[in-house]
Amino acid sequence: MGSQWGYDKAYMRAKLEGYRSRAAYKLMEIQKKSGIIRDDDNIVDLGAAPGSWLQVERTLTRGRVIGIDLNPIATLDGVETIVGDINDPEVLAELQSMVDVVNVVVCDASPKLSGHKSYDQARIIELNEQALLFSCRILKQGGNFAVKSFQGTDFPDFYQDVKQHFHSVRTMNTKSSRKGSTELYVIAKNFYG
Ligand SMILES: C[S@@+](CC[C@H](N)C(=O)[O-])C[C@H]1O[C@@H](n2cnc3c(N)ncnc32)[C@H](O)[C@@H]1O
Repeated sequence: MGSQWGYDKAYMRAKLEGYRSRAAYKLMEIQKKSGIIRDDDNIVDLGAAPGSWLQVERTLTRGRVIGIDLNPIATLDGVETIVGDINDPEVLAELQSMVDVVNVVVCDASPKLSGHKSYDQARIIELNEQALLFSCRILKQGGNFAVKSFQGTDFPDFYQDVKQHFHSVRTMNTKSSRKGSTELYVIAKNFYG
């Protein structure tokens, strides 16, 4: 988490500015550096609770903003939500019944961590692969995908998998990530379809 002070500062800033979590600043940074969201895009956010990314997304586009999470997301103006697992075919079907065109998928989902490093790393990459599969099923050709991941033994294989589906793929660290964390974001643009 870096210095306790650094964590508290971001936490306090989020509280003061009305964001549901400090994660909001990560998406702002991703958007500033990579411009994955255009102002008329429809966005699907995987692992969206409590909803700070949804708050940021709502300011970035006039399009639809739809969040999916295992946990309910408290109401946000202009945001639609689905409670469920991204691996559940019914969740995919519900989403497809709600929206025809999806331009951007973002995923900040994290599994519950056990504290066993290699097990947790494998679970995270598994969730990343599930998010990639979900995205490939709903994204419009030319669409963009951003997903949180972690450096580790399985990461290079996941990165190669993303490259098979998008013209341009790179990784990005955010300043808002906790110091010493292996967290990174994979930014994938221009879905082959
Ligand atoms: C770090 S939080 C996301 C924070 C969010 N980006 C925000 O700004 O408020 C990670 C979320 O991933 C969700 N999650 C983990 N596995 C999931 C799955 N298989 N399907 C849906 N959501 C999942 C968790 O329930 C949790 O709410």
